Amino acid sequence: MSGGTVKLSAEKLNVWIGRKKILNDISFECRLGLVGLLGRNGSGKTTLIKAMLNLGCRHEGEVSVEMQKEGGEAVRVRLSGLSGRERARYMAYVPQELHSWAHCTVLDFVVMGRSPYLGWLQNPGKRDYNEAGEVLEALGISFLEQRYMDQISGGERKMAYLARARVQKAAWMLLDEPAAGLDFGRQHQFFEDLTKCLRESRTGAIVSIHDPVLAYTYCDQFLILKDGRMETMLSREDEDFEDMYLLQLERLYGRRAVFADTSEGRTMIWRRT
Ligand SMILES: Nc1ncnc2c1ncn2[C@@H]1O[C@H](COP(=O)(O)OP(=O)(O)OP(=O)(O)O)[C@@H](O)[C@H]1O
Repeated sequence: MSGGTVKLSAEKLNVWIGRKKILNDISFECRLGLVGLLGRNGSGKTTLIKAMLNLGCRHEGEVSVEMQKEGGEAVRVRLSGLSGRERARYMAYVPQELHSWAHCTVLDFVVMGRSPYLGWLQNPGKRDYNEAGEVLEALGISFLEQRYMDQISGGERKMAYLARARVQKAAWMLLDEPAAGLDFGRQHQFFEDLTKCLRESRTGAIVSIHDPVLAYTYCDQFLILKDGRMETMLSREDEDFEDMYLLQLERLYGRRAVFADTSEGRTMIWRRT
């Protein structure tokens, strides 16, 4: 996108699945960078991500992205009025549950991320394939290019989904438990690549994440959901951030953690109960 993204916000989002109300009055405003979405199982993280993408569930409220134009002027784009194709320029999605894609190479899958920029029934061209190839290379998975989506591992498929989201060049990425199922090295590689990509492209991402240590290590802001409501939003820049983070984790999970300074830097440690 030209210019830069500034903020992603939700205003009074209420979401239902069938007759059941899942999310209540969710409002927040995220700045650029990586935003961790935390909450216990069933607290509504996936539902929130899907509602923001207008996928399936009935909802009311507004989601908007604030963009900065080249001249510095800020413009707010309300996403509810946009078609799926237009919306895809503002938001890319990496789902929690991944489909396998028979007879589709990883490269052909990743290049689908260019669809919002192609004409009706227009096939991706050489430039689109080059971009897809570059992203695969940047993620260190070029070796998967000609493999089939249904013949690679779950973790490899997850990386392919991330590559597709990056090729989409949306203002924000919404990633539902992207690190689950990745090995220890790949998990950290994943977050290092993601934070570098966000910095370079001046875009943002929301990731739902269950590991509070991973979240503490890589996220700039933290959206905390509890029983379908926004419990709080924390920022690493808050003066009392560490104390508040520990307090929220204890409230959510009933477990105490501490921060400790080690020769490798500051780290978070769980006390075994
Ligand atoms: N298809 C559905 N029909 C009815 N209720 C549903 C459906 N999908 C989810 N729910 C309910 O909505 C609530 C929120 O679910 P959601 O998947 O958003 O939680 P989550 O925070 O992403 O959970 P997890 O961490 O386990 O992935 C839960 O109470 C869940 O049981």
